[in-house]
Amino acid sequence: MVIEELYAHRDIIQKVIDTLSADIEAACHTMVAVLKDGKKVLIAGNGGSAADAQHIAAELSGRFLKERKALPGIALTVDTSALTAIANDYGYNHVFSRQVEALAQPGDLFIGISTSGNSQGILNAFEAATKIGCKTLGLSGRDGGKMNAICDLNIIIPSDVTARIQEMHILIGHILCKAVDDAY
Ligand SMILES: O=C(CO)[C@@H](O)[C@H](O)[C@H](O)[C@H](O)COP(=O)(O)O
Ligand SMILES: [Zn+2]
Repeated sequence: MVIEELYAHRDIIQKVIDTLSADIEAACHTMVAVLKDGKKVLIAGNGGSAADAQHIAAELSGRFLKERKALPGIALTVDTSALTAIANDYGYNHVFSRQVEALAQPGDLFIGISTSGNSQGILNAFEAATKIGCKTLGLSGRDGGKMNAICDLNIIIPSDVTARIQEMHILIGHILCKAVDDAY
């Protein structure tokens, strides 16, 4: 089992190298341009993807590989008072979109992470971010789901296995952070 899982991970990385390098490059350019423009990055996801959102945001406000200035990365998954109040008062599907409405400015980047591409809370957040004039980046999998229709760029990991998709999402998150490091 262990070797099979490792091989499955290796196979999906190879597919990402073969099919998604240009998309990842484009996402790197967008992220760097947004930050250089003095704007911020907002990130959201559910479950394991919430952990990815926090992980990527923390590499921006803290640091990734090198010493550089603190950069504005905010995960919308961490404020339990906001999350519980919004879920309680408006419904769970609004927990991210309501925070986007509160925090996002035109020119910010919203990154939504959903392995299915169909999380309603993430879709609502994309809609809110688009209305405000944010740039939008999706990290998804399977067939990209409804995120295809709503993001500026939807990076679709070519796999139906949630774990493999998530593994590639955090790899891409680290590549985005490396691009930011290189630009500062
Ligand atoms: O981490 C995992 C599975 O590996 C789970 O917590 C997973 O993230 C959750 O089931 C999510 O609710 C899945 O949602 P999504 O990726 O389809 O938007
Ligand atoms: Zn997981």
